[in-house]
Amino acid sequence: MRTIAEFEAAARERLDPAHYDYFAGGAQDEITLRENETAFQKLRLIPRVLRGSDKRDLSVTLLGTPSSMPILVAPTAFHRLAHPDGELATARAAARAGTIMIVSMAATTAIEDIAAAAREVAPDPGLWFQLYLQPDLEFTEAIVRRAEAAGVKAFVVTVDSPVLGRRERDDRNAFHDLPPGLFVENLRNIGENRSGGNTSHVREIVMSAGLNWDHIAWLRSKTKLPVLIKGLLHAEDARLAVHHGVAGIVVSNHGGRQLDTVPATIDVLPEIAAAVGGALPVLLDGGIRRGTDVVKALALGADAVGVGRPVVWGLAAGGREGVSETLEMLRADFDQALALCGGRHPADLTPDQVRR
Ligand SMILES: Cc1cc2nc3c(=O)[nH]c(=O)nc-3n(C[C@H](O)[C@H](O)[C@H](O)COP(=O)(O)O)c2cc1C
Ligand SMILES: O=C(O)C(=O)c1ccccc1
Repeated sequence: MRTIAEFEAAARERLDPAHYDYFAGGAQDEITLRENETAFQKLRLIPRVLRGSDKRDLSVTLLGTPSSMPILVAPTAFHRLAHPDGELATARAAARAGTIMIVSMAATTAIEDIAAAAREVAPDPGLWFQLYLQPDLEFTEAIVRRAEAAGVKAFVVTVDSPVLGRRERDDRNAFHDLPPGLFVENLRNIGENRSGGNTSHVREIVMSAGLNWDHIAWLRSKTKLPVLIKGLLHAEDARLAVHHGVAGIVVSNHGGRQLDTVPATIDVLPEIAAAVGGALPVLLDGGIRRGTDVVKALALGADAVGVGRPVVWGLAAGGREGVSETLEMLRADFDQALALCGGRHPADLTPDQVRR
């Protein structure tokens, strides 16, 4: 396999069409979904010359978690729909690559098992945990405790989902439940008391439109781990994130799956990076498919990027090996683009190297 697009084609051949649609699809007319990729394609790079190095160092440290490259595994749900080994395969591949995996709260494998699998490969894997804060805070706290006990190093609160986006492909395919035997394992044991343990429904996770900054303060009071916010697009919200003591932000439109017609993340990154002014790490996800996309995001102010669908395609196409290949392909592609831009380290890239 040579490109992410080839991995996607291989994944598509293997997957149940309804499951492929779930992974690939976006909200409504999928305008944002497409724009995430085309916005990168519209940007032009201006390389610097005569200041490179034979050896690049791609490593970064994000909120205390070292990563061998500034390319992270974004949280995506239901990996066992993509491959029987599911999140275990993804976690082993991420640990082998030495990069951070943000485990989805909607994983089909328990966080304890994911952490154990990662530890088979690396002694101190970089696992972060994504949370949808549930209106029942006691219930949310129980999940936080489980994730902490499993050894995660940060929490990433997704804030772009006050309600779930309308994915018309899922409606068309009537994809609303996980197949028999698959469960949202991180809600299972705790959820039994609450809802009879039926955690195979795709919408079992409660999206809470009532969330506000006080809930973020509440979470910060409940954990010593860094708390990031994922899914903001407005510069004022980035300023508020700094004001409210959030540890980091992820500029994200949920891969075009929530509100359709929001801009591509790369197009709002400059104003958000300016609003934050280096006060905290800025991550970005959405549409990263090439090393040049990573270069553009870092040049415009991101400290690292996340990849969602590419990891799912690798997983569906080849399990753990497929995810490893995907991550190594992105690493090599980024390393080459960085070298061609005259950089030795991710931090060498600057906004003047990107042009519309
Ligand atoms: C199939 C799928 C499931 C996702 N599940 C979650 C999730 O459970 N939690 C979350 O915060 N984001 C979720 N996301 C959004 C991703 O974290 C990320 O923002 C997005 O995939 C980035 O875009 P990309 O797929 O173009 O890389 C999901 C995305 C996809 C494609
Ligand atoms: O599909 C998604 O994008 C997603 O974030 C999600 C939300 C709730 C349950 C499962 C997945």
